[in-house]
Amino acid sequence: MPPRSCALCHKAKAILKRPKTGQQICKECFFYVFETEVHNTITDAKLFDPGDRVAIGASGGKDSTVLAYVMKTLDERYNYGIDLFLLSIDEGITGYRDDSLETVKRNQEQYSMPLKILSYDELYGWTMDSIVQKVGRKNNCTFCGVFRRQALDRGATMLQVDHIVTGHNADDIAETVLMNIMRGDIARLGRCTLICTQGEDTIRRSKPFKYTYEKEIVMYAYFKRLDYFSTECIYSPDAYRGHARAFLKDLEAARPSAIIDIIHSGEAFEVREEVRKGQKIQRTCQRCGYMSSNTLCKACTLLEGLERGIAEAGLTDRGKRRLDEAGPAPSDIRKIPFFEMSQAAGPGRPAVEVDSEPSGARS
Ligand SMILES: Nc1ncnc2c1ncn2[C@@H]1O[C@H](COP(=O)(O)OP(=O)(O)OP(=O)(O)O)[C@@H](O)[C@H]1O
Repeated sequence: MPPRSCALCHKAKAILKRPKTGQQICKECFFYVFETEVHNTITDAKLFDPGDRVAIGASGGKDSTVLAYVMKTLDERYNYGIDLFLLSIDEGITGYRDDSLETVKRNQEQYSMPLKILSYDELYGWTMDSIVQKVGRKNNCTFCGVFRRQALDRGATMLQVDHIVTGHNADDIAETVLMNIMRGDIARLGRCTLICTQGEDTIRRSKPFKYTYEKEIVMYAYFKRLDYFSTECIYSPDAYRGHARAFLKDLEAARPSAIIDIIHSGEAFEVREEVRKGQKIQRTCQRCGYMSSNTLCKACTLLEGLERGIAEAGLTDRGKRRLDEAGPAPSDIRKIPFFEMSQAAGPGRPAVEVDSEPSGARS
């Protein structure tokens, strides 16, 4: 049989089948449709304004590496007029994050973007290695997720950016919709399909890969020969998410549009007024100033538990009771530095300290 020609340009030979649509297309058309779909997602949601300073949450993995490459490509092609930075959080996981950060440092040179690295150690006084030693492998993902979310906001404030983008892709979002339904977490279900979130006291955060399939991100990275780190975290993965992921993969195998369909279903959910009224109001943490729906934010509760040897304090009701029974926290307990949003981006702001500038790239 003669080689099939590309379903889009009808000229070149088709060398791949698009996981999202099943179309047989050539490499150049794949790059073009992949990038254009991300561009359309960005413009439909009006994610950026000219002059915006945007930090890419960079883990060195495939998603954020492709995101950095595509953001740079689109900014140049369509003149977004934005300033791009790489922001990496070093969770302190020996044999995993230290290696992936080496990849980010190379990306910083390859893409000519300044890089800021902020570690859990400097922010919380604990690395994930030391947390796992204390709490074991079972609940460590809770610590890591809560600490990372706050660390990204704090790193972004140090960089004085207007916006953080992350490499969360369509598969991640569909998984989260399923998980929130299975847990009955209506507050999160309402938020998890938003392309862009922003609280009063947080920096805009968005997901330009919201409709991008993970398999296509892997293909893009492969055909573009991008430099990324592909090892999984050495600590136990979030088991519940693992079930949602396995279920989603089965659905995708039977019907590839399942991923997008679940996202659209999530977008269409409406939370009834009486349910909305019962949800907690967002305020700020009394101890560190970060957004919180309780007196103390989750990170401060988790940190206090670690410091006082009651690690389950932020994990279970029983742990919380134990912490309450232990009495008020000693005044000299280790605290997370107070969080304040920096001045909005604009001329006349003080210079920002980054860890490294790409050689000879920016002034
Ligand atoms: N240590 C980190 N520093 C900065 N950003 C991070 C870090 N870890 C995760 N992120 C951001 O959150 C997104 C989703 O993270 P997740 O842990 O789900 O990783 P992932 O799906 O393996 O993504 P990636 O392939 O980019 O590592 C990443 O794409 C990245 O933008």
